Amino acid sequence: MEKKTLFDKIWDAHVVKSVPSGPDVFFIDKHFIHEVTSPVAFLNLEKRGVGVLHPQRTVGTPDHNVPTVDQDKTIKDKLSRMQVEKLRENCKKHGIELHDLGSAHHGIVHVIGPELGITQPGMTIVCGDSHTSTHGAFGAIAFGIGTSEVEMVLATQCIMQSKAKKMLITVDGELSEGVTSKDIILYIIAKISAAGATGYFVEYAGSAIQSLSMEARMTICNMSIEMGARGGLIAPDETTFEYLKGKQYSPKGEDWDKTVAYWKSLKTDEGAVFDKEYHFDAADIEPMITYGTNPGMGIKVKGNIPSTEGMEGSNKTSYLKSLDYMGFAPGEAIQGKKVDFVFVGSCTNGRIEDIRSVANYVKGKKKADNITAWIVPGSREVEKMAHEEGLVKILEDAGFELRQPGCSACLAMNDDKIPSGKYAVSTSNRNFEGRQGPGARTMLASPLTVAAVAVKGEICDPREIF
Ligand SMILES: CC(C)[C@H](C(=O)O)[C@@H](O)C(=O)O
Ligand code: SF4
Repeated sequence: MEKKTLFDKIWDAHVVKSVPSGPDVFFIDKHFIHEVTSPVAFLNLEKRGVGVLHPQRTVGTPDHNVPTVDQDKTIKDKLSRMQVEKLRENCKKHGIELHDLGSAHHGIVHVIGPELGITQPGMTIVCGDSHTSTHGAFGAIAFGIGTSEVEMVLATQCIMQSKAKKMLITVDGELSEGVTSKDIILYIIAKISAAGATGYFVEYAGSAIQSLSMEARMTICNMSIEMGARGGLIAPDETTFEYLKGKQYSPKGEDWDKTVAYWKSLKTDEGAVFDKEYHFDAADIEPMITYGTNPGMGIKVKGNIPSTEGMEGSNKTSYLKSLDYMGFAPGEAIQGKKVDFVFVGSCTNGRIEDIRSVANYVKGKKKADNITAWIVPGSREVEKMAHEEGLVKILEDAGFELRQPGCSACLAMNDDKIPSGKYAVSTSNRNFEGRQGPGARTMLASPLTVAAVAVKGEICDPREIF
């Protein structure tokens, strides 16, 4: 019998029509929508006089443009207000479930999907958003699509897709104290580069991956896109089933048992072939941080910014341009660099375990005077738990400012911006020029590293307690 990878199994189960030498017609189980990439899709449907085929397979939430204060009031910014209002109108008109601002399950689309149990193993999931890869942590084929494809999925529940090549990344061994899943993925991207997985769909495996919680797995799959991959996925296991049990949209009773039996079949067959494989040892991974303007420009917190040795021509020019933007010089240590802002949040690291890890570190301590510290829960559910567990009190006592759920300072589409020239150590996933505001300088790291930086006021190793 043909040996299949997990990706093949889910893919094959969703091909509606295979077109020789063309893309497959591919069925989509779940479709998430947000206010940025859906309005034009709905508008075009309207123009064509076409409706939404399966409204119950689509779920919406406003997240990118929303303010993170006074969410109960009218949104001040006109464009943001219009986008959110359009999302509301479109969902209402087509009978699509919307988790609106202020409602119990409002939040970043990639945080609320798993939280509600909408995201499940074996599914195909799309959203007009590149970080849809997050949902792959459940053993699903999940990927971002463009606005014209959003329109296609709304109208037909299908999409035209060519099958990606398959990559296996194995991380074996035990992670050292203070090393988190964010460090694993920053390490992998630094090793294979921000373009290293272009054209591939990645499966993550190995004992270090299996030992991670669902939330930590989501952080890894979330950033698959930052190495160019179409998406990333992890085979479901007991950790996955345990996470999903009892969630609002998870199967119940007899259905649960039947479904789990199916989910257990969702793994790569022994001997299945990948187009490319990488193996890493967990023992080599240390707390990581980025120093440049793409997520592949990462080093150990204890390391030095690479020198220009061996670089030539345009590579060297663009490297120096990137360092110039960051205000760094080749070869220097990153530890000890002064920081102005810390941001804990986003669909990469805005979940409850992330907030717990920061609160645990800063408990009884104070943030440094030079730091503005923002903590932005990924959802209302996370916010609620953070209050109930006393984490908000700990964080506020340490000088952190709690804001309401949304994408916030992950990208400069709302009011939460890092001022030009300022340094932010951020738990988000992108450090492109201007990502957190025009001229803002972003360094990506784990929530634990961010906590240590907040206390020390400069880049430091979270394994030391300040
Ligand atoms: C605005 C949206 C389309 C975008 C994405 O696709 O990822 C955003 O979420 C991001 O993280 O840059
Ligand atoms: S939190 Fe950031 S990465 Fe995630 S969807 Fe929002 S803008 Fe994109």
